[in-house]
Amino acid sequence: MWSHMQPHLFHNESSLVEQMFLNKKFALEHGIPTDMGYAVAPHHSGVYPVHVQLYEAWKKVWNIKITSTEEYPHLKPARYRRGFIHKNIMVLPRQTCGLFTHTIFYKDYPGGPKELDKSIQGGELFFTVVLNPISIFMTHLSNYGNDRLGLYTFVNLANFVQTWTNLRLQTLPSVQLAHKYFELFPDQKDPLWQNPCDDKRHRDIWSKEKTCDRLPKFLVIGPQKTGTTALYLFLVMHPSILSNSPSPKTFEEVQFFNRNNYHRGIDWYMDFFPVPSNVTTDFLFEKSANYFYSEEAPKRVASLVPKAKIITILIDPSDRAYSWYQHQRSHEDPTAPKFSFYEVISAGPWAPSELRTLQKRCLVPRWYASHIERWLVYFPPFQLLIIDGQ
Ligand SMILES: Nc1ncnc2c1ncn2[C@@H]1O[C@H](COP(=O)(O)OS(=O)(=O)O)[C@@H](OP(=O)(O)O)[C@H]1O
Repeated sequence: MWSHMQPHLFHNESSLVEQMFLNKKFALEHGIPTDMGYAVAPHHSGVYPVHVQLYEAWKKVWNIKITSTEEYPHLKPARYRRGFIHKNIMVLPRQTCGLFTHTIFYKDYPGGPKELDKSIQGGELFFTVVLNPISIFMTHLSNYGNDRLGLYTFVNLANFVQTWTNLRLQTLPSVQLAHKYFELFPDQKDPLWQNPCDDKRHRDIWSKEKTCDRLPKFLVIGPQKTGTTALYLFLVMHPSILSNSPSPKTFEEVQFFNRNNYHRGIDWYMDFFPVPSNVTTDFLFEKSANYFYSEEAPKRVASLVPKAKIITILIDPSDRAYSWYQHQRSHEDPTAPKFSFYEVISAGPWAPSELRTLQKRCLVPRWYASHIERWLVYFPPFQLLIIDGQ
């Protein structure tokens, strides 16, 4: 976007697209390159916290593949920043170079020019480069245009690094850089969503038309076949307890934290919940019975709703396994009717793969202790309620 127009102020995707088309038209008319595949948003607006409208508009108008931000996650020191991929746009972590538009003249640098030199010569900027295998910086145009602080800073930084370390500095164009980045850090591809209202900087660039109130205060995590539907039905009888609207795809459950739905982002998730009429006294909740044994769910839940209470129901694991087997038979699982319950639970490593898969799905959730331990890595015990469903 040009003119510091902030994407999160556009709720309507088509008006954002319209505006971007005008920008592009201007660029084309003035011979400004439009095929770089890289863009930054003013004040990080829309990049993180993710404003999905920006991602869609960027793809439609500019064919953007790469962007960067200092906001994900909003952590200091800067070297803990991470990248992520959303809607096929690669978001790279950007470092802080200490140059801002108001530092137009060298002599006017906040705290005096010595501060800038200190940062370059063994200070924060130097350490950023030394401690990050890949560093991405952005200076503001007016710095280059008026006082050349950007040029001064980076020429001196490169000289200092080369004089005092044996690091080999390399640069790459943005698209190649992004591919290199996620090749080096594949575990960063998956984002971890946070509540945009928990951080002032994030709240400032979160659309006023969106709210953070449509997030659950507690979750019923399963496991399957322990009476979670009964608990759900009892809970929704309470006038202050509200659940999500049903998902047409996954037997009414949203199944956000355990599966690929997570990559649809938090707007998608929050759309399942009503806006509570009283944020303090109303309790939104969600029941997805597969969260219990999901590898990813505890970390993801803790990141988005760290204060949520987690409810699990446990029954005798063998009763649960048998109930699950019957459930699969009655829900048209193509494999379950072919094998008896005994065959499912006693299948050995040589058994057909479809039977082994069924066995795994039947038996893995019963490792109650291991799954609960995983939740306890991310939640203190007082946030976890274990109900005896027997
Ligand atoms: N009130 C109450 N208390 C305890 N148990 C109950 C209750 N109501 C239902 N059930 C039994 O719970 C089993 C279904 O569990 P879920 O609802 O968790 O299944 S699911 O995962 O949502 O499909 C299912 O067990 P089985 O009948 O053995 O299959 C239900 O009979």
